[in-house]
Amino acid sequence: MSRIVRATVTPILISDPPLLNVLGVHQPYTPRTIVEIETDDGVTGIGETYGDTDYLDVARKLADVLPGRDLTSMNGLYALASATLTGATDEVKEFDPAGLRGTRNNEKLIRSVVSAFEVASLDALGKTTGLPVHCLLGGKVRDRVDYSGYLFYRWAEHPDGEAPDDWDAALDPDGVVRQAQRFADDYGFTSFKLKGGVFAPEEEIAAVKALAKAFPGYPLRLDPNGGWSVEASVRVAEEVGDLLEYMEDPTAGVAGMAEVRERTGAVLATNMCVTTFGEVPEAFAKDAVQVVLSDHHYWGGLHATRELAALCRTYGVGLSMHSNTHLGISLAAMTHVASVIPDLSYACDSHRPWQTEDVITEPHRFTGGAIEVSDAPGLGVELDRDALGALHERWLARPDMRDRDDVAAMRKVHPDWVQPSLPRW
Ligand SMILES: O=C([O-])[C@@H](O)[C@@H](O)[C@H](O)[C@@H](O)C(=O)[O-]
Ligand SMILES: [Mg+2]
Repeated sequence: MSRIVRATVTPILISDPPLLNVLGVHQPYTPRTIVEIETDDGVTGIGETYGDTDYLDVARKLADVLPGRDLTSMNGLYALASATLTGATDEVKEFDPAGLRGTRNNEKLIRSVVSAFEVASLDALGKTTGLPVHCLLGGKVRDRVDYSGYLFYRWAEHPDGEAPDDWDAALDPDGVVRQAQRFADDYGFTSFKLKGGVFAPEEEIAAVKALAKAFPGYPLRLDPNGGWSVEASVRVAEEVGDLLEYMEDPTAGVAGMAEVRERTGAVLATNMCVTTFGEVPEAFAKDAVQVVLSDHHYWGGLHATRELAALCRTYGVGLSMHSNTHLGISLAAMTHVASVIPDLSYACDSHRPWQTEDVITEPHRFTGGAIEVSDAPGLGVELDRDALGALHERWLARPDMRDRDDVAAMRKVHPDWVQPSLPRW
């Protein structure tokens, strides 16, 4: 049995474009945490998760107590991580990511941290046994995992010119269609999700209609992160419901989602009102959600994602996959777990095409809108130590960017901006 001899946590800051959402805009740099687990066989496994201070604190404490434990003792990670969480973490800053990812609680925080250690353990175990992670999860049922092109309203550049990329602004239906065309040309995506809640629903309805015209028959999704009232959601469903594969979190909360469902019959997906196991019973009982967007980070890892899949299957609820800003380690983990869930029948979300940097030596390539499932041992990716070092240096140099804050970033352009309360429309 392999034993863990060292667990290392490295905070980094990665470039991020000025992507707009219902609460504000992305900062030029966003934090991620990279986890390495070394075993007494001389093998190292890697994992990745959120990097904001709350996550980093728990990750560092969990790393300290891992040496000496069996590599396979992954089911004990949650209890270990919980025991490290001593201080209160419910101080809510002005930018509250709960507005994008649902309830903010310790369970989700701990699960998000645990996920990176579980993935790193699976990677190390795979390298030790010569098996790819999908084999450790029971074996893949598909060789390629489909992703949807994740469209954002965006500015061409950040106000101070930091972290530039080569994308144009997209602030109207034409800009959104141009962005989708580039995604289709460069990555082969055959379905699109538009991050909404940025402009009044009528403008976003026009963007969906423009996409449907430019890409006939492509599955489309619109996600305002709970930014609409029930009435606005019903209006959107009536206008473009038949063009959408699903509406994602049109309105915040189970009661509102259930009402939209009842009044429109629209298929509703969520990564906001069902984000922990405890939120499942009420939402399913009220038919508030027809598709759950799993996210192995905040559901607690790859095994937990399979548990969620079993629950969804039991209740006849669909499963798709949510994404936040992430790098190639997480993309590899997402692809392995998606490959082993038979009824994950929707294309997954991924922010990865927006990132210009990575910490793996050979970043993935999307072809035909999909990522090939790796059969190499472990995750099938290698850490690029130079890149990790450089991005960690940036983290050291930029304490102002160590916590995601879409409200502060928006205030640089609109000095009076405060976090909008939901519903915004
Ligand atoms: O990155 C963003 O702006 C997204 O809005 C993200 O934070 C959400 O969690 C996510 O993409 C979603 O599907 O809601
Ligand atoms: Mg969403």
